[in-house]
Amino acid sequence: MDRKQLQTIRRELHQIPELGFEEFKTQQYLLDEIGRMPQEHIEIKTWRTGILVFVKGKHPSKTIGYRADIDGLPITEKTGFDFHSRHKGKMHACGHDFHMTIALGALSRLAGNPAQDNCLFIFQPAEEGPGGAKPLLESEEFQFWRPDVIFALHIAPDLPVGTVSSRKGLLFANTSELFIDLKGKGGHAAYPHHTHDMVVAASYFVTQLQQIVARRVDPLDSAVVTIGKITGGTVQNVIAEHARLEGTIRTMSPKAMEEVKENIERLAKGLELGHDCEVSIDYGANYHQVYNDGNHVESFRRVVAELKDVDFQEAPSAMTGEDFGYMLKEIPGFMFWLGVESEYGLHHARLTPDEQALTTGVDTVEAMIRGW
Ligand SMILES: CC(=O)N[C@@H](CCC[C@H](N)C(=O)O)C(=O)O
Repeated sequence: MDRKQLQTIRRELHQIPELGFEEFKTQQYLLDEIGRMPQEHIEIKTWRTGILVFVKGKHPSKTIGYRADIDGLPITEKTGFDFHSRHKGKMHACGHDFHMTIALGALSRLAGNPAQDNCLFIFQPAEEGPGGAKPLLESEEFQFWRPDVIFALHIAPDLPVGTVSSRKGLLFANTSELFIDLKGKGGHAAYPHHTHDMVVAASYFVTQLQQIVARRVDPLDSAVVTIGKITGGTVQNVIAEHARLEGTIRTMSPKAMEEVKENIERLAKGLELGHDCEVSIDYGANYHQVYNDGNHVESFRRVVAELKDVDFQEAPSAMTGEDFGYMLKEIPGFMFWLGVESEYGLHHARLTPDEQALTTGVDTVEAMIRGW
């Protein structure tokens, strides 16, 4: 696939973002593209809305897994592109259109000319939620070609095109979604003393949550508690009997995750007493940290050093989450950032990654599979 073909695929995928486990059009699009590649060395299986493609190596001593996530986000696009999302309220705002295109580009090269080792291309659904990596790992289909080593990339808007970046050890945080429902007694806006106002309770709770990071987490460790959405109430002159907070917790260690959750629960008990309400907490999807194997990151550095237009940069750990962490927990390997230089960051409605990075991605993934 040349630069132009990669660009076309990326733009077509960009127009059809779908949420986790609803990637039906995306799956069909990918299957059509894979169907146009040389078929002699490949075998294909589907798993829910995902796809596994096995490429038989010339003289295999191992199977190398490469994973690309395929879902979009519930964000309304504001890029102004003529190839903008055709799915209202949904957008590839985390670069999964890039991830899929790069995987297709590398797969097409390997399908035509296999590496020494076997490789398994994993098109994985539901990374943004509720999490596809864990159930895929446990699936019968995955056991069939279970890789010995595995890797993946994520686009990095803050790095220039031509740069890849990674580190030994912790790359991405432990994450947990956070959904908090508050139920109290609503009533007339003019008679607050007859009610237990859940808008007031929710507002108070949001500020209390911030103190967990400031005062309960070891300053030498790190955590984030973000509330991204608040809903509650019905109309301006009625005191709300229900409010809901939706957010995410990020920590650098599984231990800190447990501590943050214990503190949220303790504060929730205080809120129940103080505001005469019921608080229920649901942690939704939890992702294990992305922990890179030091030896495999070394191999990656060695492979990248041989590539003419690609530079390696040491990465700091980040509070981003990735369910690829579950794959790395069971199979040694690593994840890396791919520079795509965008003024707006991940999860932004104006994310505009530079398409020149598609070729860098394909070259890097192919070289790693051939050189591992
Ligand atoms: C790379 C990236 O942006 N990943 C997402 C993963 C979301 C996990 C889950 N839905 C949560 O919000 O905790 C991220 O937000 O870091």
